[in-house]
Amino acid sequence: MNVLRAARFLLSLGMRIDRARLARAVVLMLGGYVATPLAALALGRFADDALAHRVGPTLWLAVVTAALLVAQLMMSHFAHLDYFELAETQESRLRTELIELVNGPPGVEHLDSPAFADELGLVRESLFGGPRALEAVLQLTGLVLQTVITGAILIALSPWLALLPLAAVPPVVFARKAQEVFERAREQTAEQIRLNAHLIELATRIESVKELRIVGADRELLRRQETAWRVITERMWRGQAAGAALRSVGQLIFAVGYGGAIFLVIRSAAAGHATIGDLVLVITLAVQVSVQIAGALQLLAVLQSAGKTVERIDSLRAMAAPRAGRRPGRVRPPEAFAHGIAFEHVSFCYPGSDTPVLDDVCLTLPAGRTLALVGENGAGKSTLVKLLCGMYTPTSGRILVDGVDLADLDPAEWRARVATLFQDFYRFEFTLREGIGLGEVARLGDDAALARAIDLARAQRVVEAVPGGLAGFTGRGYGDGAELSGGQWQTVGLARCLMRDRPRLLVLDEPAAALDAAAEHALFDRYASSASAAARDLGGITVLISHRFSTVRMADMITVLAGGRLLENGTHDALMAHGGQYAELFRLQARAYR
Ligand SMILES: Nc1ncnc2c1ncn2[C@@H]1O[C@H](COP(=O)(O)OP(=O)(O)OP(=O)(O)O)[C@@H](O)[C@H]1O
Repeated sequence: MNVLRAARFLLSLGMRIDRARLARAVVLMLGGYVATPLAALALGRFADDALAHRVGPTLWLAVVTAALLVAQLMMSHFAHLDYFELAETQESRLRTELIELVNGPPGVEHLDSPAFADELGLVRESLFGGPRALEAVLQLTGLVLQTVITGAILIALSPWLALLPLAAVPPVVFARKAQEVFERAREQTAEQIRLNAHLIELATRIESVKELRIVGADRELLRRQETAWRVITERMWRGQAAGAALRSVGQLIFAVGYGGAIFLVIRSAAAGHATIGDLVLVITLAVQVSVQIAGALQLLAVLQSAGKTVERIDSLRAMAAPRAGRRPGRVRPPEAFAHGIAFEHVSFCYPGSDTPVLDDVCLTLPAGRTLALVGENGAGKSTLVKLLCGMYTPTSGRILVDGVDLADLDPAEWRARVATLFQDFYRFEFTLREGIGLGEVARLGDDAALARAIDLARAQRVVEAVPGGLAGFTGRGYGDGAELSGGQWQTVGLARCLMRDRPRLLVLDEPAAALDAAAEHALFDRYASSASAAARDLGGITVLISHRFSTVRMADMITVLAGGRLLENGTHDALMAHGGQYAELFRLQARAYR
């Protein structure tokens, strides 16, 4: 059951964080709740003693009642001081766990799954809502204890009155059903909520707004956003309406029980079996029970949704967990390549798809060499390098690193030896120093390393263009950040990638697409001379993807991919002599530049 699941989860997490603080919060909170029915009991006796003119006991009971009422009001405030901080720590722990869940697996396959994205979105949106969930656990525990004491007092008065707390059961049951209906509606709309958020982002970000306005798609986008929003509102409204109807039925049953209890005691008092104090006691307790029920219903809703979040975190854990037989490897990758990397009949389909993006690829990347990958758009070039970097595992076949399966290598160790500039690199809106230095966190403050990377990537002009130079902010995330051009962002990305000193594998996926052909050529010329030392000493391999054949021909080996299959492979001269697709495309491009 979700409520119990949430309570168990939050209490055990609270115990792990600060056992003493949690214990103090529980004692204070329960003390406040127990005081409530005891105050009603004292009030009933007080009424009887006052009517019987027993001055001493009346005064004494007045003091006790007042003390209990003060305890009822004050103790929860003191408890709050303890659990508030605890709950904040809990939330921050869970956020950390969420980040670890997303980043824990060696690859990124799990992030490609729409189910993972939906669950992640829902968890991020509802991560326990601050200290509310732990507060709800403590309050509900207090309410349960309060109800037991209230029930015992009522039974002592008349066994029939035991039915009063029982009348509280239907509202609880119906409220649970109502919450389930609501959660189902939320799950059904998760995809539309994601779409809606994406469309709103598109309609409000400068990068997309420009393009959408030029092509006149802004109206269409708005229409789609409205449709998504309508679907969300309709489904959520239906969920809310069904929930409200179920809750009303539960409340109605309780109202009947409440009226019946008061009628019972009034009749008993009229017959002389009950005192006025008993009547005061029952009316006070009955009012308390109705407050308890209303409180319990709200708390149950909070806890049910917290429980659902716990369930979702579990399901994210399961989705991110390594598949059977696919535990992250532990073998330490070689410091220097002796032979190189070999693709052995590698095929790959993206998660959730049966279409092979790479199909039976056999390819050798000899140590110390540069390999250029060419092929039409969608041929599978970027996918191949993502597999090389360990972001995805082949669906079948193996990638061998000096004879050891890449899947058996320690993923973190492997990543530490790889430097990559992906085609879809990220624009980190930090200071320029951080945006570049992030490529090798350990050397973030190393000015010499930074200067070398900037020099290799020919990024000096970008540094000069940013107000404040390396200390200046880039991007619009900061009010005073400098917005860079597409080419400047790419240069920053390249410098970041080149921060890694002597990587064993350097992957450059169209790193200079925003530069003109001559600038790209000059860049690789300079890079090749600096990379040759690493290639010689460590057998370092460079994989380069480019559509420019003037750059591609500089590589030691060229591989042509077509529709995910290896079409041609060899040196520039060999491929030209072969007269296949490479030769044809090379001549075509050379003619265009003549
Ligand atoms: N995350 C993904 N999920 C599903 N399919 C994907 C994903 N990324 C790429 N694909 C598909 O894989 C195929 C190969 O894409 P890839 O990016 O590897 O091609 P490419 O050769 O690098 O193309 P380009 O020259 O345009 O960069 C494409 O059909 C693409 O739609």
